[in-house]
Amino acid sequence: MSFLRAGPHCLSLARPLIMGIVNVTPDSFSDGGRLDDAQAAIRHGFKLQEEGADILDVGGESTRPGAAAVPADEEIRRVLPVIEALAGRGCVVSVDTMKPAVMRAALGAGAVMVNDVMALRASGALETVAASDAAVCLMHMQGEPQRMQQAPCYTDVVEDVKRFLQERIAACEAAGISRERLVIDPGFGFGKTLEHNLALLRHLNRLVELGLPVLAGLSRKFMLGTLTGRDVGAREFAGVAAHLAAVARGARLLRVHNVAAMRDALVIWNAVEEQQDGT
Ligand SMILES: Nc1nc2ncc(COP(=O)(O)OP(=O)(O)O)nc2c(=O)[nH]1
Repeated sequence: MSFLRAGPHCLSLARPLIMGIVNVTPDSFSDGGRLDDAQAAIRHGFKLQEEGADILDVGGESTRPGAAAVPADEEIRRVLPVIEALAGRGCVVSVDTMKPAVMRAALGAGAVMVNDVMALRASGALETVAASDAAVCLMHMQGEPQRMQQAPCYTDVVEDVKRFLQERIAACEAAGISRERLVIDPGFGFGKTLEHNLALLRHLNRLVELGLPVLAGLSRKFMLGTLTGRDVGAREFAGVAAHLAAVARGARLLRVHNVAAMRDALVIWNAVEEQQDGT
């Protein structure tokens, strides 16, 4: 798939796309409370856009392990003014939510993509996206945020995640959501041990074989801290390296907090890759 259709946008996938994270939450694992009012979040979104983000992913509920669930109306209160302001100025906006009610409100406010860590498994989620022209990211998660890290277990983590994503892709197609609107994501850190995460990264190409754009979200995650010994605020270099490892294995969307660093890394990566192709 060489492009992603997201509402009126047709995003080329000839080069990896950067998804900039705009968490409007008090408790996100790495930047919770930093953007605790709409104006700060809007300013941050425009800053990421200027730094090179292709998509801005606005979330109102933390999905970190053990996170408290947020009621739909509170999640909508957090994200809607931010989505309206960013989309209103032409930004390509994604909403990071599991709830159909939040999806509907966000799409009505100008979001053109749904980023769902539950892969549209909530009742009404498939229908909500099918009734729109939005793109959707289908992410794998074993369990749910409150308990997903207690005892992750798989027969073969790569094959198990691949099979899950195949099932969700089929469900989307059956609901009338075309493949050109679909993105898939192994869900690093969502019900996975360090070894599970490393296996998924090493063999990301086996998910790419499904023929859809793969999103990698490794930014500031616990696995980077475990490998480097760095605290959550000092994982930027590790995050760039991990995302380039994902790009080398076929990832085409990178969900990051530090857009400027990722953008510069991709400028070098693209210069080398394109030279290799002789283009
Ligand atoms: N598709 C996708 N969406 C995601 N949403 C949230 C997080 C967690 O990161 P963050 O948003 O920074 O933290 P929190 O969930 O605590 O707000 N990771 C992913 C991911 O890996 N893939």
